[in-house]
This record gives sequence, C-alpha cells and structure tokens, in this order.
Amino acid sequence: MKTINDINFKGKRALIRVDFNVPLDKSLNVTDDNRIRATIPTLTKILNDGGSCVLMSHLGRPKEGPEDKYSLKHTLAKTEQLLGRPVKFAGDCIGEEAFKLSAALQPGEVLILENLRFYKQEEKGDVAFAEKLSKHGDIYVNDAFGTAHRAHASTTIVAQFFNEKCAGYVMAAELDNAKKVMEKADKPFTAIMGGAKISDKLLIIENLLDKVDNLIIGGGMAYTFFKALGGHIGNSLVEEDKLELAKELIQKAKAKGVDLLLPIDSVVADKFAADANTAIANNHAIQDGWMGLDIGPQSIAVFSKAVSESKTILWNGPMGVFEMEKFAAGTKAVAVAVVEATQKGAFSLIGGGDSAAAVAQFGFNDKVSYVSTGGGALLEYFEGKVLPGVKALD
Ligand SMILES: Nc1ncnc2c1ncn2[C@@H]1O[C@H](COP(=O)(O)OP(=O)(O)O)[C@@H](O)[C@H]1O
Ligand SMILES: O=C(OP(=O)(O)O)[C@H](O)COP(=O)(O)O
Repeated sequence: MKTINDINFKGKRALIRVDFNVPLDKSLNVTDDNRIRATIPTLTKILNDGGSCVLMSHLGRPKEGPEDKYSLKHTLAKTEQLLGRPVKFAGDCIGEEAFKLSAALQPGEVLILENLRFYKQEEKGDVAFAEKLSKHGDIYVNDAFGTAHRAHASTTIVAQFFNEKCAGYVMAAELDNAKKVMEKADKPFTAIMGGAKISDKLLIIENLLDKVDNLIIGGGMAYTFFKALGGHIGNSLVEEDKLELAKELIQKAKAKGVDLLLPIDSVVADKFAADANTAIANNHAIQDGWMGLDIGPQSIAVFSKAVSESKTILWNGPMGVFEMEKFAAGTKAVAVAVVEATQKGAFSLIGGGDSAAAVAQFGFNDKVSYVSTGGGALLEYFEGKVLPGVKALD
C-alpha cells in the first residue's frame, strides 16, 4: 500500500478522506480534537510539497439531509488553529459552490467540504455520488482509519476513480501499530478488555485467545462471565444472551493455556450515580439491589502485576465507570500499570473512544506507546477482518 511519502503533491489537489467525526458540546465546540490533531502531519506534508487539500468527512449520524448540529463547519476553527492557517468551507459537498472552490484552490490552501452523510448516497456507497466527489481532487488520500470499517462512497468507492491513491500518516501509523500487536507481539502479551459493549467485543476476545498470554476482563463485561460461572451479580450489567458464549470463551482460554484474569472484587453501588452509596464486594456474591461499577482493590493488585510484567499490552475498554470519581480508581490503577510497563520498554496500544478518553483524563496520552483514533475500526481489525477502506487502497 502506498503512503503519502511515496508521492510528491506539488501542484496537485489532494482529496483527503479524514475522520473528523469528533464530539461537540452544546455550543457546538469540539470537545476532543484528537482526530483533527492526528491529521495535521498529513495536511502539512501535502501543503509543504506545494499541493492543496480538499478534506471530506462525516460527522455524527444525520438521518435526513442537512442538520446544523452535524455541520462540519463546527470543525473549521479547530482545524485552522491546529494547522496555523486559514481554511475554506463549502456548505455542500457536491454543490456548484464546492466545485468552484475546489477548482480555484491554490497551492498551500485547504478546503473542508460539508458533511458527506447529508447525502444518503454516502452510506449506500453510491457510485455516481463517489464519481462526483472524485472531481474535487487529482490524488485520493485516505487518512480516516476510524471509518475504515465502513464501505461507504468516500472510503472505498471513490478510490476507483483515481490513478494515484495512498494512505495518509494516520492510516499508516494505525495499521503499523495494530499489526505490531497482532503479528509481532513480544511476550508476555496481555490484552485488557473492559467497558460496556459486551457483544461487540466477544468476537475479538475469541480471536485474541490465539495470541495472548494473559487476558484481563474487567469493567461492565466481567459480570456476564461471573453469571456464566454461576455467580450472583446483583444488578450489575449483564448480557443474558451471551452467557453461553462467555462459558465457551472460558473453556477455550483454558484449552489454549491463556491466563484469563477476572476481577476478584468490585466496588458496588446502590444506584448508577455519582453520589451512590458504595461498598467492596466479592464478585461471586453481589447482593440484589447493588451493582458492580468498578474493580476492587484485590483485582487492582492482580491486574497491575500482570500488566507490569508484560512486554505487549492491548487495552480496550475501561475497568469501571471512570466518568464518576467514585468508580475511576480501577481504570486509573490499570492505566498507571500500563504507563509503568511502557516505561520499562513494553509496547502499549490503547483503543476505543472511552478508553482513549480515560487515558486523556489521567494525562497519560504521551506516556503510552500509541492511542488509536479508531473505535469500531480497530475492533474489527482485531477480529481479523479486512477493513474495506484499507482494501480500497491496494
Ligand atoms: N461495571 C460497569 N457497569 C456499567 N458500565 C460500565 C462499567 N464499567 C465500565 N462501564 C462503562 O463502559 C463505557 C465504555 O465502554 P465501551 O464503549 O465498551 O468502551 P470503549 O469506547 O473504550 O470501547 C464507559 O462509559 C464506562 O462508564
Ligand atoms: O467514530 C467512529 O466510530 P467509533 O465510534 O467506533 O470510533 C467513526 O467515525 C465511524 O462512525 P460511524 O460508526 O457513525 O460509522
């Protein structure tokens, strides 16, 4: 796969698929600019070559046409600030004005197109829509790793209209780091899985069992495993239809010699709230009316030890409801162990929107090896799937 280092963009317009699907607050300001920040080196390389950039992205999941709260104009100020130069905006990705603006773009100039998902053709992978988009540039660059698991017009179909196409720095770095973990992991390799999206993550767990030495399961997903083992989990999060699968995974881990570490104890709460009453409970005996919202001190000790002895660490999903202070200690302690292992030379990759937010909240972004910009895309990669956005660049 070509990357932008293989191409000189002098006098060329690059049509770049970025993932500017970033969170906005009530005043429509960007609250986490990680995905925009990550793209800056790609834009800078093209601009320094003497090229120009036309950026296209989706934002959110608009249902029926344009909606102000999903407009990419809300990313304009942040992009200008991070890039350190003015950026133009076209209020419709395939409108007459957009084509006028992209055609008139001079070397060193940047244009952002309006949200691609204001057209239903984007998600349908419509060929005519993709062909129209392709008229905005001479070279196609895909830097949207976070959207690489979607086979949409701008991520896959559009590529066929270009002789020259390549991966941007974000895409290349994400794939490099994910590959390092999947194919070249130094041992011991520990995967830490947590969070709330149990069904989304069980397939990955299955795939990881062939690779890892230790599999730590914490966060909301642990209780499905305890229930599967016949434990009493009170009102903790559970996916009843996944109990059998959880049982199978426990058996498979045993058969493959993987050390499956489940939490021993939990911080339990009498309601899902920041001001709940809390206690420490053994995970097999959580009382009705109580729910596990964080891992307890014994679990922290066992998990931290396994992490600190690892040479490769993959972390997806927090250990508890870290957004509430009372339930953040488990995630923080595991994050500290990941940082310490990294300082001792381990390679650590953090994936998933909430895991990345937790690491950022603790101020550890620069203390781990790599924080992925991908959520679903990274998970699908670890399930062993070929990402359509990557395939289209081959
Ligand atoms: N024990 C728990 N009970 C309920 N929710 C939990 C628990 N532990 C973690 N969570 C929640 O899981 C969410 C993150 O899950 P998920 O989306 O799967 O992670 P990621 O985005 O990193 O993949 C967080 O909002 C966190 O509050
Ligand atoms: O944020 C994204 O996915 P993620 O929340 O799984 O990281 C991507 O921009 C893809 O968005 P989508 O899940 O609406 O297709």
